[in-house]
Amino acid sequence: MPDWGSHLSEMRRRAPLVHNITNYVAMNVMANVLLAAGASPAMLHAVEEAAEFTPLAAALTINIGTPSAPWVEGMQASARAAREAGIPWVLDPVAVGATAFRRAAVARLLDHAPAAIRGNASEILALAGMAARGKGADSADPVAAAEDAARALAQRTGAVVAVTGPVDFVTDGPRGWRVANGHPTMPRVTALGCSLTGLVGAFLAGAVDRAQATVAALAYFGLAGERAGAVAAGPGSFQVALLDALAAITPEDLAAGARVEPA
Ligand SMILES: Nc1ncnc2c1ncn2[C@@H]1O[C@H](COP(=O)(O)OP(=O)(O)O)[C@@H](O)[C@H]1O
Ligand SMILES: Cc1ncsc1CCOP(=O)(O)O
Ligand SMILES: [Mg+2]
Repeated sequence: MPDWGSHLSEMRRRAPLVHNITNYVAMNVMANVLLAAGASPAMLHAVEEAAEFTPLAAALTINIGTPSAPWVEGMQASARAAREAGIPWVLDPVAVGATAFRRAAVARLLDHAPAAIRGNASEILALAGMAARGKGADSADPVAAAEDAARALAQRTGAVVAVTGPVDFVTDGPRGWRVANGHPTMPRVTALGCSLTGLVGAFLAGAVDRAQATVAALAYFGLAGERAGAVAAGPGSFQVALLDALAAITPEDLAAGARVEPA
C-alpha cells in the first residue's frame, strides 16, 4: 500500500503556490484551507492578468461555481498557459449539468488537458454525458453510480478523475481507489469540495504519480473532516475545527489514518 503520508510531506516541503480561479462563495475558505495545509494560495481571475500569472504558480485550479463571460475567458487563457508551461491544473465542474453556459465553458476547458477533474457524483455523471440528478452545486447521485462514468472520462481526457461523496472514488482509467475518510457534516459546509480541489492542485505540484497524489489529498482532507467532526458542535464550528485539523495532521497521522482500498 503506498505511503499516503509521503505526499503530504512532499507537498509541505514544496509549499506550492497554487493559482485558483474560483467562485465568490469559496474564495476565502479555499485560501484558508490551502494555507492551513501548508500551501500558498493566490486567487486571481481577471482576463487581463490571469494567464500572465499562471506560469508563476506550481499548479492551477479552475472552478466554474460563479462564472461569467469575462471569467470564462480568463479561465481558458490560464488553462492554455498552464498546459504550455507544463503546470498541472485541476477542473472543478460545479453544477456543470445545470446550464448550457456551464457545459459550453467546460467543453472548451477540456481542450486544455486538465491533470485532474474533481467533482461530486452528479457533476461527473453530467460531464460524462450521462443522466444526472444534481441539485445546483449539490449531488443527488451516489458515488457508485458515477464510477464507470469516471473511468470513461479519465480514458477520454487523460485526466485523473475524483468523484467525491461519502466514499470517494479516484481513477486514472485503468487504476481505481476508494477513499472512505470523511464526515457527514462536510456536505453541510459550503465550498469544502471547492477547497478540496485546491488541495488536489497543491498535491499535484511536482507529483510523479498524479493519481496517487490525488488519493492522498482526498484522504488527508477526509481525515481532517473526521477530526473536526469529533470536536465540532455543528457546521459553524466544524469549518474552524477543519482548518485546525488540516494544520495539525502530520504525514505519520495520514499514513496511519488514511482509509484507502484499491477499486
Ligand atoms: N456524506 C458524507 N460523509 C463523509 N464525507 C463526505 C460526505 N459527503 C461529502 N463528503 C466529503 O466532503 C468533501 C467534499 O465533497 P463533496 O461534498 O462531494 O463535494 P462538493 O462540495 O463539490 O459537492 C470530500 O472530502 C468528501 O469526501
Ligand atoms: C453554493 C455555491 N453556488 C455557486 S458556487 C457554490 C459553492 C459550491 O461549493 P462546493 O461545490 O464545494 O459545495
Ligand atoms: Mg462542488
